[in-house]
Amino acid sequence: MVFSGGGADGSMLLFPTVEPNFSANNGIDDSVNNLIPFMQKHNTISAGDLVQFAGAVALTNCPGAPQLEFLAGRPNKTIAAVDGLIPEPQDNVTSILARFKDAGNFSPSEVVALLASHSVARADKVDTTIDAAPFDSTPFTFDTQVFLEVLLKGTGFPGTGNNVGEVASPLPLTSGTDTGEMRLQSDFALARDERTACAWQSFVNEQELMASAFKAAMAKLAVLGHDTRTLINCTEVVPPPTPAVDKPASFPATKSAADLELTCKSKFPTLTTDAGATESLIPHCSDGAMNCTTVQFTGPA
Ligand code: HEM
Repeated sequence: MVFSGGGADGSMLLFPTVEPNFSANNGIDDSVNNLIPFMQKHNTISAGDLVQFAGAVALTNCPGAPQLEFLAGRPNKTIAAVDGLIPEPQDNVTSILARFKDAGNFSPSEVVALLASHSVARADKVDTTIDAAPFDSTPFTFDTQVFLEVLLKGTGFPGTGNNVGEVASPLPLTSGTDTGEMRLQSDFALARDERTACAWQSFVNEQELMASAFKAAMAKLAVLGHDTRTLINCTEVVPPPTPAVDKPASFPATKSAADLELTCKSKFPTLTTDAGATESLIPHCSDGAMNCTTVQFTGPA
């Protein structure tokens, strides 16, 4: 078989004018451009190691995140990945699960665990009329709100409707740079599909379970395509993460158990509703402000 790239090889940094242009990757241009200067400055570190190290370190800024395992030693010898390998938000559950199975023998529950990442994620490219649309109401905190909020009935869109891969979210209120919550069609479907709904629901208000399942699944994802016997465990260089915010999962103001769309029959936790007679805005900045400086290098991607 002809080697066609793929795996955790950092090839998006080595081919920054190729891979970020694949439609499934169009949100990674800012990360690619920000990492390239580090790669050039520390040119004994491979692209694959840099991507994993940067992700593990970045995540430690998010309260509640686990300390990810970091193994070093991925070689730089690779080619650009072919297009079509990365799932897109408009893909159905069957094809998403099949792709993860094929790529790394991930189980449906492990795919759900990986989506804890969407607790600290925002979209720029699904709806290009809005900037940094968060997937839950606490995008700077690695908490279980994303698993709760994706289960709530959708009511509207933070920007325009009819975007490919987006469905209505329960918290679409947008004001200025405070962009309302965006819901990916793939998250919506995985939260309700019989193959994944119970795993999805099991993380609601289960911070430690979610963090440990994410950590375990990330350890698999980070070494795809490598023989771990050739890698060196350097986890000790990953700083200890910011501790979790001591707040149970809760329904955002105006929402309650009546808004849940549950397919899994397991008992759902009893949660309180945040105070407020109207839907709250989701702050654009981690300090709650609407304006904050961000570091963004220009680059080839
Ligand atoms: C079911 C498969 C998945 C789909 C369809 C999907 C889709 C997306 C989309 C469409 C965005 C927004 C990109 C943009 O518009 O800027 C996004 C953001 C993000 N996703 Fe996923 N994703 C999936 C799985 C994952 C996994 C497995 C991880 C990591 C373990 C992950 C981590 C992230 C992060 C960190 C962001 C935010 C990026 C940023 O803020 O620039 N996603 N995802």
